[in-house]
Amino acid sequence: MQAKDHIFAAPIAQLGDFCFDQKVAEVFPDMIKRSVPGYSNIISAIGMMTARFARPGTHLYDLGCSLGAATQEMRRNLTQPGCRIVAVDNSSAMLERARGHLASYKSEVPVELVEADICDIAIDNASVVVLNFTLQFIAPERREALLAKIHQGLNPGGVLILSEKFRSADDTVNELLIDLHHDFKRANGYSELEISQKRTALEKVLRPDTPEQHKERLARVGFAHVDLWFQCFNFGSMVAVK
Ligand SMILES: Nc1ncnc2c1ncn2[C@@H]1O[C@H](C[S@+](CC[C@H]([NH3+])C(=O)[O-])CC(=O)[O-])[C@@H](O)[C@H]1O
Ligand SMILES: O=C(O)C(=O)Cc1ccccc1
Repeated sequence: MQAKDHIFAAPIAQLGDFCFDQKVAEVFPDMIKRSVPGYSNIISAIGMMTARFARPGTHLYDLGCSLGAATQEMRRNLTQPGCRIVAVDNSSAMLERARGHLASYKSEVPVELVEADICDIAIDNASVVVLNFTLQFIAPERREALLAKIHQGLNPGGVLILSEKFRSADDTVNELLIDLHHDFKRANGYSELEISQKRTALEKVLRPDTPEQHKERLARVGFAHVDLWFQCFNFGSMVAVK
């Protein structure tokens, strides 16, 4: 049984910034499925890209792994020998649960769970790096240095899969995509109060860039091949190959 997300269901007098605490970790699979259009398709595609891009004896990184959904899909699709998956998150509540989830599946692939800020860890000998809805929570001024570090740690031909909530450069389209996202949430049973309180809590902590900003920055740090491979409303995923 999966716990249902009611975090923003009742009025909250002092609405603070959204954070990945124990309450969020408990309901996270339900929250992300009902809040992020295309999430399960993106997770499947991360598995497919892992099968294509993983190389023997290399490292695969899941940065901002939450409960390890992408890690598990990478592990399931990894056939190359001598690889290790490094899954990183700075929320101890998330990481604790990720450990439990991953232990419930049988696998030969070693997974190292690291509690750290993804801006502080070393990345080396990488064939696959996943940032699945994590870069959006990093302070905007730290994003380019993080992507440069990822590019440096990837082997030639290695891939970065970058999924994000986007802002559209066109204000009218931006509003339309946000409205459609809210329709998606309503269709998944969220109330107007839940939608508006979460929106306020996310305002300062989730700062979306436009797809153009992402593409330009990925090119600037040195990625040779960059494009959007999926988009649904204001959520999407990019692929960048070194
Ligand atoms: N600086 C940081 N360092 C490490 N972790 C961080 C940092 N900032 C935020 N996080 C972590 O990034 C994750 C973002 S959720 C990722 C979903 C997952 N990838 C999935 O495929 O299910 C996306 C969402 O909730 O929209 C949370 O677990 C944070 O603790
Ligand atoms: O719910 C939203 O509006 C989002 O942007 C997605 C999300 C999903 C889970 C935690 C934080 C944000």
